[in-house]
Amino acid sequence: MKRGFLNKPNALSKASTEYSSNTVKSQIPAVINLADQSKEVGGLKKGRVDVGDFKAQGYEIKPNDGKKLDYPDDAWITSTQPTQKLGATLADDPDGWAECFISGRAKRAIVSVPGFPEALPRPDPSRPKPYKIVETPGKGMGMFATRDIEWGELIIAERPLLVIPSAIRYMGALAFPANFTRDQLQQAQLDQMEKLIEMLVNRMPKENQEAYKKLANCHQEDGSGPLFGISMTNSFALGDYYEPEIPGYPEVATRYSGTCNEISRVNHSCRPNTQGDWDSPTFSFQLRASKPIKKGEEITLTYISDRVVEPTSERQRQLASYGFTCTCEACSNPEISDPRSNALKELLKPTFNLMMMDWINPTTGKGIGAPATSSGTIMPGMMSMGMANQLGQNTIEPALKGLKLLEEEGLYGSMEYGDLLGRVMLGYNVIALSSKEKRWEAKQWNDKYKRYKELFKSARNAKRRKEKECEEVVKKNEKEDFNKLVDEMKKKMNLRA
Ligand SMILES: C[S@@+](CC[C@H](N)C(=O)[O-])C[C@H]1O[C@@H](n2cnc3c(N)ncnc32)[C@H](O)[C@@H]1O
Repeated sequence: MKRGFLNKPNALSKASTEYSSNTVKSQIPAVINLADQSKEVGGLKKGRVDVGDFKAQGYEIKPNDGKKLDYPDDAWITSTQPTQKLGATLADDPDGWAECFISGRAKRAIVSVPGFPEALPRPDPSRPKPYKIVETPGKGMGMFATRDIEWGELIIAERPLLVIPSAIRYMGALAFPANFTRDQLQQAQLDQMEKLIEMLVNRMPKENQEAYKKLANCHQEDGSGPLFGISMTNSFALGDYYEPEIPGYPEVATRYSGTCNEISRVNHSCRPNTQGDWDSPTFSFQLRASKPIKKGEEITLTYISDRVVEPTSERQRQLASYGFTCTCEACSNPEISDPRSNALKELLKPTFNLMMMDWINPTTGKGIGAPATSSGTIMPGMMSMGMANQLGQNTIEPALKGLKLLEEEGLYGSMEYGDLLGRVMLGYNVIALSSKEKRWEAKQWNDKYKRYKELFKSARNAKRRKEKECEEVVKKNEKEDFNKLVDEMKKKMNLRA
């Protein structure tokens, strides 16, 4: 923890008037990663910590120039996205907008997305609205289907009310009393965060202010103020606009989080019936049905999308900070679900066969290269069709087992489902190269994969772009490594490199 900055008694008051004029430069990272820590197992410390005379500073509300973009990358600014004229009402833009606290870098990233700000996609107007938000016994409010909803159907697209960084990075520019303990420092940061959100909420139209304040708050006993508590309870990570990692602080989150009016009412299930993601051109979260949903059924999301295949105890640990115990089908039947989760974790590991498949030339089916094997090294072009076939079979079999388990668990919209579908598709594609009879099967799996990807069609964001870039880098590195390997082998064999 860097504490040198704590010795600057005037920094807080100076900085606090500058936030709204867009000029705060944050050179020192957040001391405590509050927003993320709140989600960690155990969460924030219980109860308010005494901080003596310390008082969080208020922020002046000043109108910003919505068109201004030439901020330093790490200046922290308040910004309405998409930009609205001063005093705009919801009638001016029925799609709504978010009050954001973002870096100069993030503002440029938001507005530079091609098409931004696209209008929100509207669910089919010829059909009745597919959901309502009502009280759910034991869960507070929840979202329910008002009619049957088809697989892949868009249920709702919604711009957030509030967007803030998932970790409190800007607070490095503030000063807190130098003699504060870690707990006091955390409390002071919570108080300061509350003030910041208060300023953002005050900028919202009345209807949005009311909607925000009515949202659930499961952080009523950990010293966080009511507005920040609401953000921690209800926010989802925006799959875009990442801040760079801070050297020396790899644990500080680089994402932004958004709190919505309606999507934030969707309760969690470890076996959800929707897939939600962020869409940058429309600046909205979008929720699609990942299973057919019957009229009257509760519409659910997972709050732990990267953990759905963990065993029950681990999932419950991850959910602890939300203050409820999940009673979904998997959590209610761990004796059935956990063995499936354990088997799935094994089947999802990257396999040697899969790695080898990546080296197969998709048009010839021959190896374009391969990593060293225990029995030697395969040279380019040396992989026979028979061998490619075998690799295909070896990949398909475990992936099909995994898919069956995921289907038994009802995890059709999960990332894991896409991963295994992709493996089966790849396996069949390779086999189809040498077997005409298998082409039909390969096509079926290609279609299934395409259909799965449809679920993510609203996810036009940097996360997806990054995934693609990563795949390309991995492929390039693999090729470079392979070329080096071939050079070495040629040298050893006294051939010209
Ligand atoms: C994002 S809010 C969801 C909407 C909330 N139920 C409401 O009344 O607005 C998250 C909070 O909802 C409740 N919740 C969500 N999923 C739940 C579940 N499966 N069982 C019980 N409570 C749940 C918890 O209190 C959690 O902190």
